[in-house]
Amino acid sequence: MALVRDNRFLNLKLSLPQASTTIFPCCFPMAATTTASAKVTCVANNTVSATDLDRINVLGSGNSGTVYKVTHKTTSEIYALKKVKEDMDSTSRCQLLREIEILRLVDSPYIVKCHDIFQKHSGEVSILMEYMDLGTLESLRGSAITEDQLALIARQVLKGLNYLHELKIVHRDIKPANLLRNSKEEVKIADFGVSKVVVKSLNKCNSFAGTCAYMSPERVNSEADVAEEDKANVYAGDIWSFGLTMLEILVGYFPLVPQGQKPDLATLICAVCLEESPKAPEECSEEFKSFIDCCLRKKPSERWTASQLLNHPFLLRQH
Ligand SMILES: Nc1ncnc2c1ncn2[C@@H]1O[C@H](COP(=O)(O)OP(=O)(O)OP(=O)(O)O)[C@@H](O)[C@H]1O
Repeated sequence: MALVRDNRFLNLKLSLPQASTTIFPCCFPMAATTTASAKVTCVANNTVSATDLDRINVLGSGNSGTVYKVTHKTTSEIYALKKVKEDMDSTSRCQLLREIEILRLVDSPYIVKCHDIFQKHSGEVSILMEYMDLGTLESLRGSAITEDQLALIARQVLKGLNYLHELKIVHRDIKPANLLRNSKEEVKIADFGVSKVVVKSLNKCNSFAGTCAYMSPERVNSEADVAEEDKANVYAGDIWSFGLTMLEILVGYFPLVPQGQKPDLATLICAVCLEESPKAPEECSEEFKSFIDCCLRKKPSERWTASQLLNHPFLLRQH
């Protein structure tokens, strides 16, 4: 069984950094295809520079850095600015480069838009993103959400996943904390720190990166005797994580361990690899039960794809 090398359960808090000083031209230009829509235009068609932004407050911290709510001094437009930690080890630096590579590739209404990337002389990197005013889907856990409301969310996340998978990108860290929403009822996928563009070595995508709790059986136990067709189906890992996320939001607790219990690693590994997949509660609609079943099939090749799920009766029913 794969060894646990992951530390993403840690929630490192960083102290407020000093105000930024010199900024030199960005070393991470956005892709030509995305530039037109992704660059922030303000006065006289200039793009936003880091010195044009005022910090309002901290929105949250993750392993890779701290995210601030910022406002543009002239236009008063609000953005989220992720200031990446400076003292990164080589793994985190690698993740940052990968995240930037992916941000340059993507442009979809279902993915949090990256407007620009700044780098200072010191090497400090900041990512300017679209601001999602209602934060992550974590806040919906236990909020007595209805199936119809969940279907609206599920459809948008699946459209985002379908877009990524068509571009041969696996997200590898789908969970409530990486899905953001705003008051326009939009839900978007964020945080591409452990995502990967699939090139040739498909089964390498099953490496132990991401948040263990939401990992699919084939990723948790990557050394199991898995059929070639299942190894090649790297996108199915995102669908497992998506299914768990949807179920968690509806029932209000993490579905792989009994309600109220904190998931420790051993319990999680047993639950994912040895026990039956979690199911939607009996009182849910048949459509939702079937939807969850299609996402949480143990064999990756039997799990539905994002495009198939978009045509599942749970998402097609009249509201
Ligand atoms: N675009 C955004 N708009 C609004 N809030 C955001 C945005 N991006 C991030 N946040 C908030 O900042 C918090 C931290 O974001 P970040 O991406 O650093 O966290 P994370 O997902 O825990 O990261 P990591 O996976 O690198 O540990 C999020 O949990 C969210 O509350």
